Amino acid sequence: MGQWGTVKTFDELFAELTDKAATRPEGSGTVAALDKGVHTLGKKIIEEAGEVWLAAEHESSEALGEEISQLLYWLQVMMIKRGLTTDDVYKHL
Ligand SMILES: N=c1c2ncn([C@@H]3O[C@H](COP(=O)(O)OP(=O)(O)OP(=O)(O)O)[C@@H](O)[C@H]3O)c2ncn1[C@@H]1O[C@H](COP(=O)(O)O)[C@@H](O)[C@H]1O
Repeated sequence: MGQWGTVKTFDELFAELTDKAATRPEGSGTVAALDKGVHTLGKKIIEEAGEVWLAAEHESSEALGEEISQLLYWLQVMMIKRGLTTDDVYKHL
């Protein structure tokens, strides 16, 4: 259980964000972030990646897990912004 209230998998979050991007519900931070564009999303990814690094060096496993979850979220927002699906990523794993 994370700060966002419910346990979910990478695929479940991706489906939720894809739906938000399509339906654009009022008050969605994801919709606002998508509207800011690739440049802003790229900076957010770099910021969160830095926080993952710092947490890995200096913080607890719990804190590291939270930072990693945020990085995964921002990577998903970038995927959706660029029109990628999870298959476009998974095929390279
Ligand atoms: N999992 C996430 C998630 N992880 C990270 N974030 C965002 O990333 C930011 C990271 O927090 P930081 O502390 O690093 O940054 P901050 O400086 O406090 O925040 P900002 O100044 O960037 O707003 C958070 O404030 C959120 O804006 C997320 N925003 C949303 N989700 C989930 O995405 C789904 C859709 O959310 P909405 O689009 O807001 O409805 C929901 O299931 C949410 O739980």
